[in-house]
Amino acid sequence: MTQPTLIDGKAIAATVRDEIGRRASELLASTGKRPGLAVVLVGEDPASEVYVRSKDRTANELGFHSVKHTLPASTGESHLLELIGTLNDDPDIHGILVQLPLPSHIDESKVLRLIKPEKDVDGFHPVNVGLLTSGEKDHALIPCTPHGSLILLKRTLGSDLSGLNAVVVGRSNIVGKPMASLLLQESCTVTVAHSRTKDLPDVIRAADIVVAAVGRPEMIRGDWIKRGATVIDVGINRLPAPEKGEGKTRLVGDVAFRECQSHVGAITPVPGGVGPMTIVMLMANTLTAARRQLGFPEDKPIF
Ligand SMILES: Nc1nc2c(c(=O)[nH]1)N[C@@H](CN(C=O)c1ccc(C(=O)N[C@@H](CCC(=O)O)C(=O)O)cc1)CN2
Repeated sequence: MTQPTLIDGKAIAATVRDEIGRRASELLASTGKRPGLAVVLVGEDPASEVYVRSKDRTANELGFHSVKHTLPASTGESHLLELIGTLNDDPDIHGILVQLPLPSHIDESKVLRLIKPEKDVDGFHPVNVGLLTSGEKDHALIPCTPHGSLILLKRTLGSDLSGLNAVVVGRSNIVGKPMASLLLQESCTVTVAHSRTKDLPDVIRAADIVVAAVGRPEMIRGDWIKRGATVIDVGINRLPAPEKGEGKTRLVGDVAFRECQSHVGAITPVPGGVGPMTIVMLMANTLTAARRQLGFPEDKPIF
């Protein structure tokens, strides 16, 4: 039995991060400016707190100017919109990220639409969505998780993905839809599958590339995936793990990892696969946004 290639997201993220650090130093030397990132967290969701801390820490480690706004869950929508307005006008802030999900009394799309497109380092503003889907991704800011997933695919399969059958399972605005757009622009034949898809196992069996982003623990079984396929598991699901001790949990993806090991070509682990790329691509977007706002756009996208 040959073992599949384990796609090491941590190691690949570290190489991307080194490149960002080098380019941020160049920017500082030529403009005297650091990329500036503002991360906004509303509420006390423990997972969101971890992600926001990690974003702030990574930005600081790269020498960025990083500001964290932590607001209580009771924050009114108008207060949040006011804060976005202030950050939009702050010349030292080049990137704004509002951690999702927001509390249910706040209209998420209203908040995301208020962020200036050039500061929208999550790539969720309709202007950036439009640029990506209309084939102008070099002028867009691209959502971090799908962009990171594409880098993992290219580092694994090489830069030419054309003609490959890709199945994206999940149609969220954060992952599924932008991932499908990116793969289409790589000339893959793309299918977006979702909860209403008929014969899902057979649809997935046709894929050379499977991107799983459904948010359901181990829903995609090993025998749904064809021999030699490449699997990108975006799912991060926390399950109880009493075997580790009382109250302990373990993380699993959307794919039954162990069932894949006998026959897939390559697969991302959870944790340590896509997750680390999400954080580092946020830093890449912040650097890109800063360069554009400071009048130093790259000739071609950094990543
Ligand atoms: N505004 C946004 N909100 C959310 C996004 C996003 O891209 N923008 N994505 C997710 C959460 N997320 C980043 O915000 C994120 C998720 C997971 C990881 C990560 O590194 N995961 C680790 C495991 C960490 C753990 O132990 O929990 C891994 O997979 O190795 C980073 C970022 C929803 N919200």
